[in-house]
Amino acid sequence: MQTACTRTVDVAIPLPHLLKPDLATMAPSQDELKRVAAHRAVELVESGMVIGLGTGSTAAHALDRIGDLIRSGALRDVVGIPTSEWAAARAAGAGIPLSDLNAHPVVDLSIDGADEVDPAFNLVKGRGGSLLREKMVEGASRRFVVIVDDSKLVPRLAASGLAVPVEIIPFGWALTLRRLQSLFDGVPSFNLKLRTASVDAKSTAFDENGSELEPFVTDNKNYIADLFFENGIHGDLRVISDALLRITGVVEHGLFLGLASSVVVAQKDGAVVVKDNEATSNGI
Ligand SMILES: O=C(CO)[C@H](O)[C@H](O)COP(=O)(O)O
Repeated sequence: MQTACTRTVDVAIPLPHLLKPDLATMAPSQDELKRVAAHRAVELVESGMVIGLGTGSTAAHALDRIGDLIRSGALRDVVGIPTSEWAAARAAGAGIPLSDLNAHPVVDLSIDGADEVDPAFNLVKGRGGSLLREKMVEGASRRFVVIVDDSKLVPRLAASGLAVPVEIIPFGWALTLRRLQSLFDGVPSFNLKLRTASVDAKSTAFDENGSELEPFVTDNKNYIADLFFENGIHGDLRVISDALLRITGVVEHGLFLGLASSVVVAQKDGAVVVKDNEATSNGI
């Protein structure tokens, strides 16, 4: 298990001027918390930087904010490396100049959301389907800042009943699923399924019996196998990661181990907490 030193840099900053409460409950909405975390992370962006641009509803706020700062002249000469086709389109719309990892193999700072964050800064990512490019860009970053609302903090990864995504090649996908199943034989309540295109993920029609669903297809033209661990993932995550990657047909998985440099957490009480991980291992 990855160990990490946590240094809480910035605590309990009430942001009444930033937080827009839900008028019914007077509590900040989840989207508002995502926006606050994203804006806090964007304060780290400096002119001239190469920025990894994340994917998802939290990252969207960061992209929009970077675009606003470019338009106002507060940020100059930044270039963005998108982690998905979605991020490329959103960033282009926001006016962020784009490039790629071939031109910029070292990224100064990546900002992205996560599906889950454990106490050792391990993440589950890819429930939006962009895990491969996210891991490539964020693994090539000098600093990777994760932006979340506090609902994403978990004591153990995958214990909430949500999936750990694994990107697999379409050729022989059923065999790859069998091999994944074998890897976790004996793990109580483990199951897996091929992700299908949902109305959200892709506008593919499916029949009313649900029997003819199209597989979800990633930006890299691959499929996703979703792995479910009822009681969360137990054991050494690096050993599990290596075992997954040894299966022929597996391209990458959504366990992001030792990659996050910092996590910016927007809490329901209005505080923003920045936790720094002194045990990152992306080797940049
Ligand atoms: O990994 C991702 C996409 O592949 C996203 O970062 C993750 O799913 C979080 O998304 P959101 O900010 O919408 O909750």
